Amino acid sequence: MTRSALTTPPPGAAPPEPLPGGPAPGSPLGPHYSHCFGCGPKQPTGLNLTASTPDGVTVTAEFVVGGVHQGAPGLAHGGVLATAMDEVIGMSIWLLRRPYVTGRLETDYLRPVSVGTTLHLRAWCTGVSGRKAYLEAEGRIGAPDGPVAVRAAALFIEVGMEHFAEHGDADAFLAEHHDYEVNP
Ligand SMILES: CCCCCCCC/C=C\CCCCCCCC(=O)SCCNC(=O)CCNC(=O)[C@H](O)C(C)(C)COP(=O)(O)OP(=O)(O)OC[C@H]1O[C@@H](n2cnc3c(N)ncnc32)[C@H](O)[C@@H]1OP(=O)(O)O
Repeated sequence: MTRSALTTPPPGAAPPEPLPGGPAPGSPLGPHYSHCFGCGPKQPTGLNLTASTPDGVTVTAEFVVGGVHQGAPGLAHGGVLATAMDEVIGMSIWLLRRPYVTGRLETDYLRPVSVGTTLHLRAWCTGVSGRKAYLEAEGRIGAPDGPVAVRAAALFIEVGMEHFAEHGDADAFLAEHHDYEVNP
């Protein structure tokens, strides 16, 4: 991954251990919002990712690339693949147990991804420093150990829950409010 200094954890920023009360290894990680373009089950034109954590510190998900995700004929759009990276990384909020938003997302495209491919996604945190969480992700073709098609590195910034109520749809927020101090 050719990550920049902005997405590289500073010295001393250790990756998190599984947090007490966090999702147990093997647990599914629910959507953070039902209409989310990445993970919302009520978003028919979205990616409909369903995620889980094998170990309490890593997120895994599968993304089936469909016709609605094309850029070039028969090939996934790069922006859609970046969305998949953003989403699988964003699912780490369940493991960090705090609300974060994407500050910076860097993506490497290594192989074209055909429509019909199942991309096996994986994300992990490389360090937390104050409000900043440094995360990486990859998407592999066809199998968890298949060829890597996409890699990403990201800087996520912790925000207060008021970020979503102030800048987004406060009613929708209240209807689906998540308390990050409890299990998802
Ligand atoms: C409606 C119902 C909802 C129900 C559920 C609610 C709970 C949901 C919970 C969780 C959802 C998770 C969703 C996952 C989905 C995938 C993730 C996304 O796509 S998120 C959307 C895209 N991202 C944004 O829209 C951010 C827009 N940007 C901002 O709002 C601000 O810029 C923000 C919050 C990121 C930072 O603003 P500041 O004013 O709070 O803080 P400052 O001082 O600017 O930054 C803090 C530190 O971070 C660095 N920083 C910030 N942005 C950076 C950047 N782009 N590159 C490098 N450094 C950056 C700064 O240099 C600063 O560093 P120094 O403390 O000085 O060392």
